[in-house]
Amino acid sequence: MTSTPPTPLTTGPVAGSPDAAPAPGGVTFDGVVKRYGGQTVLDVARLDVPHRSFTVVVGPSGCGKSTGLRVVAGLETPDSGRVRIGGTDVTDTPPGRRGVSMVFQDFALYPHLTVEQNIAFGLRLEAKHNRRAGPDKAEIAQRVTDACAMLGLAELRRRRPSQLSGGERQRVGLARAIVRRPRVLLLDEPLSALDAQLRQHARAELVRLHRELGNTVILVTHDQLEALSMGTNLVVMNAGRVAQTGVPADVYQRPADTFVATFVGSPTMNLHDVEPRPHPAGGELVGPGIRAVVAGAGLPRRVRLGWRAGDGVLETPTGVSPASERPTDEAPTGPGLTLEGLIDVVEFTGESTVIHCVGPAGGWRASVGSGVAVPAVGERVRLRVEPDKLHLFDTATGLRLADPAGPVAEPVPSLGGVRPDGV
Ligand SMILES: Nc1ncnc2c1ncn2[C@@H]1O[C@H](COP(=O)(O)OP(=O)(O)OP(=O)(O)O)[C@@H](O)[C@H]1O
Repeated sequence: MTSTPPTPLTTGPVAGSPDAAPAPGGVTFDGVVKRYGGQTVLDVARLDVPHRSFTVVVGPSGCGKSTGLRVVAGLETPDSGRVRIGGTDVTDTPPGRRGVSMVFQDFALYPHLTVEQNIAFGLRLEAKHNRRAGPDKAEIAQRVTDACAMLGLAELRRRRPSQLSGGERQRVGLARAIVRRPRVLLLDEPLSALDAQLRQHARAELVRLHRELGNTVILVTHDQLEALSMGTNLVVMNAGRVAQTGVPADVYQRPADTFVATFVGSPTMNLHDVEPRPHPAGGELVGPGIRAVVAGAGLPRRVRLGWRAGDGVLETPTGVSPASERPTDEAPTGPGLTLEGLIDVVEFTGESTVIHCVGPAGGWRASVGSGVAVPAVGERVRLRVEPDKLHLFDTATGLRLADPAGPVAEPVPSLGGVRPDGV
């Protein structure tokens, strides 16, 4: 997040009875362009955030994630294009009338107010400005009590922010946003200030909260685990554009291009430049120290072959010492990928061990699950990846080609109405 307003934002209107279902809160970007001083920072031809989805937005620093949220909140006006919420064009609607709440990275709490005063602040403001339709005193008190109960803040109501832990402050920030019953809740890296343990707890809390509120949540994060585990919908951004949208597992398993393939998932996907050759099974992909047999035919002249660290199966140690390296050309050539390398680094991560290997195919990483003997640094290993775990991309365009286990190589359309050029 690069810009935070001096005061917290909790925008209304959040009318309706306490039990009312949230109004439709699907968000659509239609040709939205935002420029700062001649530089285009957001350029989204089309993006649909489904109503009631938990949509997670990821992308490199500066790619326009926060700007996108601020455009939805009405804190920024696009230079062109339209933004719709629940099918209604809100591009020219002031922030306070969009039914949107936003929680910032630092929660932006008022230090001189107690927890309950912080939570009630937006509602009191609304009541003051809208004496007829705004909430009355009793309703404000009830909503604050409900929000405190929902987020486990009942015991902390009279404390000031300085008397709270990071996790408690985060819950107050959330309570202040949800007390308005927004149809769209925008969260700009709200967990980044928390330590690992609190963060894990907060992730689960947010998912539960979303289930209870039944509204649309859009969360910006840098965290790979949050990107893949929390949302029902994932949006990957790159340089102001949407690179891919879809169910997180689909984006992970079928990245639309090499950018998404290497950005989503940790460790990042291994990629090798290979040349296709004819083969009775379909095609053979050959590069220095690498050979793969795949079913696809009609491949472009140059292909990037990808595989995930967790999809490789170690077949070794090969028993061949580094000094008498057997050329990979002599390795078995069944369907799938065969790769050899020398172990350079062994990284124990708790759940698994990641081995960093070097070889003629360049550097690559593989995860070795618990229960499997981990080879030592300096050992030579051979690895197999099954054809259905391989990813093929056109080197020239970066776009995904048909799945290697499938019959024909054809470009795969991007998901979620996103154009193949990444818009
Ligand atoms: N008010 C502003 N004036 C000028 N440039 C801005 C302004 N706000 C953001 N930018 C620029 O717009 C680009 C996108 O910023 P944005 O905050 O949306 O990125 P982000 O993806 O959220 O980044 P991060 O992950 O680092 O928070 C950046 O290059 C940033 O410097």
